[in-house]
Amino acid sequence: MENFWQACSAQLEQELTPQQFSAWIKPLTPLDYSEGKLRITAPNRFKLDWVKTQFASRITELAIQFWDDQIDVQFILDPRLNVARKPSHDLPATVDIGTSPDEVRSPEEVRPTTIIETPKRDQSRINNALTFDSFVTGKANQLARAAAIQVANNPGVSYNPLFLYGGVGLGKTHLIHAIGNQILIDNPNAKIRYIHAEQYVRDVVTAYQRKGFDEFKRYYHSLDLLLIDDIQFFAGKNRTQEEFFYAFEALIAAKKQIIITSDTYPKQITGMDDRLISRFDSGLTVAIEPPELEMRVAILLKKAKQEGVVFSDDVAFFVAKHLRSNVRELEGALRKILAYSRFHGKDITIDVVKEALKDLLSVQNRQISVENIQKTVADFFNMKVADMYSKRRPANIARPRQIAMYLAKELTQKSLPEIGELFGGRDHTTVLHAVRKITADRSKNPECNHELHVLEQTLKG
Ligand SMILES: Nc1ncnc2c1ncn2[C@@H]1O[C@H](COP(=O)(O)OP(=O)(O)OP(=O)(O)O)[C@@H](O)[C@H]1O
Repeated sequence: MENFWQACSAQLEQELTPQQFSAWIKPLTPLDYSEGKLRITAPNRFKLDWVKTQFASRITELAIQFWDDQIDVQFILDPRLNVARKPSHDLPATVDIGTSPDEVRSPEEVRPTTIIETPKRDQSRINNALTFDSFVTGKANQLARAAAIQVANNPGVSYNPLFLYGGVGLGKTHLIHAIGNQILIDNPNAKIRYIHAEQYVRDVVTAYQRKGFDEFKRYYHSLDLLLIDDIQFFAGKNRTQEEFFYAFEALIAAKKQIIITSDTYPKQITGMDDRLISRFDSGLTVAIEPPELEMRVAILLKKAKQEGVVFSDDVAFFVAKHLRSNVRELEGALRKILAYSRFHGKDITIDVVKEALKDLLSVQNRQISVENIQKTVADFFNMKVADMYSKRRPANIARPRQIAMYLAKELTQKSLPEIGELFGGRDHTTVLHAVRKITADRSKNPECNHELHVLEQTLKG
């Protein structure tokens, strides 16, 4: 058991950030192992719950690899440690603010009262690893990046608010931290705050409970830069929206910069007050799209290099061709590949990648089939699936069919003739025409782009 824990800890140390490792893995202790059952203790309920949701499956995976057998890994509270500790130790160690919901939050994130302090770099919650330099640019995000740089160079002047939207894991959070970092370099005394919308809602609730709205307002209204992530979480939260409205008006009037991200464009956010929606759209609204193949390859090569590993182009292309949805998924795949190759002492080849990612690849292959695309597109446009194969050509059928062909080319490995065959035996030139037409429409027409974006997100689950 001790040997396993040593190997497992060493492995997780490679895969996680130092902060994550010391906050969540270091405090764990293996308790006992017998008959395929391994028990690991955590020092408090908070860590226990977090480890169970975030790391249990990876630790189980490593245990199965280590013993080459089915292992039941159980996480339990260590009663001895629990009694010995004072309650304040129940909070996690201080770590960088998460760049995604997957990442750990600092203790202040759990205790909203501490926000009322001078926000120098620490209090700004800006993650200094997320910079423009570490952000890979491609067609999918070049507009958003250009806007972000413009805002970082002229905060409060050029585009206010800057509203960035796009699907999960596409780099919205990264980009807004990059703006924060840039502004802090130019002006280290700038009063900056990055906050996830869920945390803002919790802060409003705390202010409400403590009758502390004056303090809350004083703090938010005095910022130079407010970065608010995933604003769709405000949906249906009227008091939060009202408070945010006041903060918004105060900051814009004082020419202080506001940057907002969301999973969709302003008018599409449901449960949001109209006056807020119209204000979101009053500066510049830019989309971040899912990365195209070349960009996915560039991201993989860059991130592998950051890990000190050289990926061959073949391997990077293989991974990028199979994992198309978002950058977070690419990062996860890269971590798995590195862990697998280190654990088994194997070089990174396409075969090793196939083995390391076999679960992920089989899910991808299962999810995105041409049939699945035809059904999803037909449902979306409220038409019969049979019309995907029929010879009928009215515009209300022909266009969704072209969209389905385009998605089949984008999201599956099928060739043009194979796709034509699956669309009622059409010629490959018909498919090519559809792909070109929808590609052109997408680049010119934001509504078309949005429809496709929604369909892609639906198909990728
Ligand atoms: N263009 C990029 N170059 C380098 N890394 C990127 C890029 N885009 C995203 N990432 C990385 O991918 C991960 C996910 O990105 P991020 O958290 O910014 O996504 P998001 O759009 O905010 O997603 P969500 O809506 O789920 O919060 C992060 O680790 C981020 O650094």
